[in-house]
Amino acid sequence: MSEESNVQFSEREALLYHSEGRPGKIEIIASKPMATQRDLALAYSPGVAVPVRAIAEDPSLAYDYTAKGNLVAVISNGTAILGLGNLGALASKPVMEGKAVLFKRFADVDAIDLELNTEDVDRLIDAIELMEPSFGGINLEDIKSPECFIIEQTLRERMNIPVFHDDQHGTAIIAAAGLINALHLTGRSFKDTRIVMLGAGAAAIACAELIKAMGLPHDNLLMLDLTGVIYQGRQESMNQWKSAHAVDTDKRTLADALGGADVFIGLASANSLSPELLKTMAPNPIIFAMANPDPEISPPLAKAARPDAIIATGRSDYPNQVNNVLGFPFIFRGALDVRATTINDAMKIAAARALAELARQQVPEEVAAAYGTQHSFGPEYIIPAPFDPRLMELIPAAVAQAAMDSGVATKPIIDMAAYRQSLRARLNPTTSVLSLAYEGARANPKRVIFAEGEEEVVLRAAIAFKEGGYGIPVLVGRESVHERLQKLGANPEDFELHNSVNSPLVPRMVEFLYERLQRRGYLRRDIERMVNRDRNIFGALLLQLGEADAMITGVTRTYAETMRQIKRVIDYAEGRTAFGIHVLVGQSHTVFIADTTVNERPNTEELAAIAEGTAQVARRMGHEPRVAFLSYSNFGNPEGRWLDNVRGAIKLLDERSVEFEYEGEMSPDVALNPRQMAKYPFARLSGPANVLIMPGLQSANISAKLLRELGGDSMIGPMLIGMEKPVQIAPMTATASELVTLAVLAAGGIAR
Ligand SMILES: NC(=O)C1=CN([C@@H]2O[C@H](COP(=O)(O)OP(=O)(O)OC[C@H]3O[C@@H](n4cnc5c(N)ncnc54)[C@H](OP(=O)(O)O)[C@@H]3O)[C@@H](O)[C@H]2O)C=CC1
Ligand SMILES: CC(=O)C(=O)O
Ligand SMILES: [Mg+2]
Repeated sequence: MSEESNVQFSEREALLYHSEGRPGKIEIIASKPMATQRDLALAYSPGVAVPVRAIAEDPSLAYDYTAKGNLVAVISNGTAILGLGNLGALASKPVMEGKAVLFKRFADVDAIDLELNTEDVDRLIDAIELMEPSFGGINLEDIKSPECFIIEQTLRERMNIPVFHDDQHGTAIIAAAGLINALHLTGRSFKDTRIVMLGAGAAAIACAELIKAMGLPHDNLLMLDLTGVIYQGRQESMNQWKSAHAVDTDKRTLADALGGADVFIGLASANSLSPELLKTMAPNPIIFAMANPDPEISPPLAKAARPDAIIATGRSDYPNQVNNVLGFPFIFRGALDVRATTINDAMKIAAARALAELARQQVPEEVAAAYGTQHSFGPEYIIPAPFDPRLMELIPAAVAQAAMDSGVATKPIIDMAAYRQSLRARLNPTTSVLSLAYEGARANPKRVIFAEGEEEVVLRAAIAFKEGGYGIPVLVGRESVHERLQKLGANPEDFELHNSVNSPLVPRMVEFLYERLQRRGYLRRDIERMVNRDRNIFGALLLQLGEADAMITGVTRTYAETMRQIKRVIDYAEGRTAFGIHVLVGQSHTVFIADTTVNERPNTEELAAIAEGTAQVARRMGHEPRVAFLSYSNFGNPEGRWLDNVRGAIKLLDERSVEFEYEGEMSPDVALNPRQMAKYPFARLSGPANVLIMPGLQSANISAKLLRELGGDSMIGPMLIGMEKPVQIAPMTATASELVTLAVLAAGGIAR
């Protein structure tokens, strides 16, 4: 929300995000079938008695028969919520729900938030200790110092599952990783670096300890709190944890401390560092302003004062996000997978080193492509971004290995290579690619036409698109759009509006379209009417005239009607068949279904082209395509009249020697269920299909819409592929966020 950040959103939008649909950010989903009487008898009484007795006899079986082994409690009493201070347990719930969903999103760890309404250390400790049977681990969050030190230490001693105060150790691990790389880039070593740490709370004390454990001499770190420098002999506002970092010095203020210092680490509060002070730091200073949500100093101010600095913050909207989100999901993943009894220093240091190492590696092509710019190790990239898919494979593996080596793993991993493979499979690459596509859009914002500017859902999408920094919305609509934008809390002046009634572009548009359609029997008068009245034609003409990079429409007219209008202005790309893809996205799988929107009964050539085009999109979205041509029949059984096209398409792909797996014709159960597929051992797919080519529009469109309405997974699309210009037709039921996703995919060139 800060002015200089490249992600803008209003307070209203933040509240809407949290309240829309089901309030809050989490829900619980059953992982077993619950449909029949028999299911219920197994899930609950009487069937449930069997695992109860088994666990009573052997407690370790709780990991086999309950969710314990993958379940973490995110616990707070709200006494230090981010950098916002002590706002109480209830107010901390949005942050704790947020941490819970990050656990799931980044590392497939199930997590539940628990806000406990007490500042009494003993009551808090007792309450948490009693929860040991329920969870595989405890993540303490936003509990203020010095109480947090006693709470964590006592719980670590009393509990036999990992207890980890994220603000202490999560933060320390990430800061250490960033610092390793920043020191390396500026030719320093821990031994000869002078660090000033603003803040002497949970995060700061833990960071100081870890950095010293990595080689920083005690006297090289000056720590400050609200009272000033923590020096030996200071009496005011001290405690044993601060005392441990007291230094023999006559420096008393931040200004005294910063003179000639190499590194500033802020773990204090917003705007607590003025740019003037930075000017006295050593050449090539390192500035980690880590307070959330607003840093000790904003990066643009810091950069203006010290252009030679390496700058990091806790936020995702500037380069170098040094935030514990890079740690806790992956650290717990590794700890849970070896059933570690604790998270010890060896595991923390292993995580820090693995993170630092990852930032130095070449960024993989799909990550770089989605970023829009080449990210390579340097002052603007000292630490990987949280959605880098490699984190999930590398950090848990490093943590698990360190747990095994240091003797705290109760279930060691035998085959590390297989473990790493299983980590990869836990996350759906689509989710990473989408996150990266959003990042890419922010790095390289494009102009996108929203043709139906009078619709509220479209305006909300356009506002989100703009405020998210994903690009510049170009709105098509009448005067009333101004008023509607205002009603939604946006400033109309910030938006570009094209109204066909007064657009100076109309004569050029008419010229273009008349030239195109005159030999299809249209009179100039017909064309003028179309341009003036029809927003899809007008929008498509804006695209043709180069006024924008992509176009989104679809919520006011049926798909077929919208397509008919667009085709008057925009052709299929040369030599291509246009078609539609619906993408079904689950936690760990993605399925691409085509052609769901354009060709009623695709012929041999069209089917082959649809398969090739869909395979390309699947690759762009991070998946190695395995294409199945679907039918009611398996390899000719039963015989039927409609199978020839499919057979012909497969033959064409054979002739073209395409570089992806394809097979057919086959029924969906054979394509998707490995046991069914095993009955056809000659089939050439190396695993369940992830690209389903349908024999005709009827079956394709019906299947996609059935899945959207009845299936539990989310659906992207339809994406329109193969047009001469990037134009997307959303379903009439699209939500604002679905429209934004389509806009991002269109502008970023994934949907083409
Ligand atoms: N980027 C990241 O990943 C993380 C960032 N943080 C951020 O670190 C900050 C502290 O969090 P946490 O350690 O949990 O909180 P605590 O309440 O435990 O500690 C806060 C510390 O900051 C000091 N402090 C506050 N304001 C100032 C100031 N203006 N000048 C000097 N010292 C100040 C306090 O001083 P005193 O002792 O005198 O009261 C106290 O020592 C928050 O802003 C939080 O968002 C925390 C965790 C992770
Ligand atoms: C990131 C975090 O945990 C905090 O700011 O408190
Ligand atoms: Mg925190």
